[in-house]
Amino acid sequence: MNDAETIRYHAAHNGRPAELDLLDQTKLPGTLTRLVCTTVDQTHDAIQRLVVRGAPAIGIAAAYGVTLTPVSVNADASLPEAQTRYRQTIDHLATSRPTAVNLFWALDRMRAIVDGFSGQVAELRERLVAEAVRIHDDDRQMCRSIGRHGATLLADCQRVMTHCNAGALATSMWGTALAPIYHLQESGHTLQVFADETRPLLQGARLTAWELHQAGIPVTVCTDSMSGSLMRQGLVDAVIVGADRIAANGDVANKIGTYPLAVLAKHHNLPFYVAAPTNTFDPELESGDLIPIEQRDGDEVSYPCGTDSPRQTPEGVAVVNPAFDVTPADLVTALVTEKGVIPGPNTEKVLAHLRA
Ligand SMILES: CSC[C@@H](O)[C@@H](O)C(=O)COP(=O)(O)O
Repeated sequence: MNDAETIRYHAAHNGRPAELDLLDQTKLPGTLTRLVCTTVDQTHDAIQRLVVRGAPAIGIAAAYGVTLTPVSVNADASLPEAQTRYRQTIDHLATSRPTAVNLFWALDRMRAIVDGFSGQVAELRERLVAEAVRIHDDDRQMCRSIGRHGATLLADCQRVMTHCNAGALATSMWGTALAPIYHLQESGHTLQVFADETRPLLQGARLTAWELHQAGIPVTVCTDSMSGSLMRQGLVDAVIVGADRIAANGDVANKIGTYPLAVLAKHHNLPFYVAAPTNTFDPELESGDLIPIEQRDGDEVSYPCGTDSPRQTPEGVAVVNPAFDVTPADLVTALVTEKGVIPGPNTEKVLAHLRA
């Protein structure tokens, strides 16, 4: 068994409760440790604290979290009561993080099973487990397909830059932005990667650097403020990032710091690619201005090494901590999904791609 697997699930068995077994990403890269959730509240907390993070992984974890709802599965258990409980869990997990639409997409799939079911409660629970497993399995396929399509865009590159972590740790397999890099490695073309450190929680420095290094892909960490200078020196051939939500017009919400990177890429005439599965799109939203942006605790900025370490901003000074920003579609060279590539995204192309 691979200790670094982002998400594992063990179904309830012989009176033993179901377990959602997560790699604790708050502890990386120092410690490889797992957190086992057996309750809905533990799952909610794990998502909120970024034990599990990255848009697809949040959706998968939430889907499994629904199956941890305490319901009686006796033969005479009441189905309407169980359905109410499952719906309460779904509503509760939907409050864990606001931006990644994959969370709501996965919970909607679980809700459809609950709403459309008639039969014994034990069977409903099995159907929910099966649906969560399907969401997890489909994500693996998605990673492979994004890898294949994205590789066509990076085939002539030697050095790429990425931001945050949109790799295996954020999904069930290769990730989204990192999938083309893994795909190319499999075919014998190893790219060099610059990983932006990604302030304030350092997903680039801690997670992307860790997983690429484990995979034998040469990776160099740079602080977010170094990206422009590296581009100016001609050390970067392309930028590729993931997404948390993509509006109908192709505007992209992703980790804070993505937007300035896209502006820098444009200034330096570099392609700026965004890789995400179609379940990261929110065609209901006309533009990125409508995407809800998570505001996190300012302590994440004030205490970069955790609240046990010295404060790095003066007491009494305000701190802002939006977790995501929006990159307008006109800065995106192409979107890559499991279905293919959308060059120069706009509303017409995005909606046609989602319908195809
Ligand atoms: C394939 S993951 C894509 C995005 O979710 C990723 O780039 C990102 O911004 C993650 O943010 P996080 O706050 O770590 O969940």
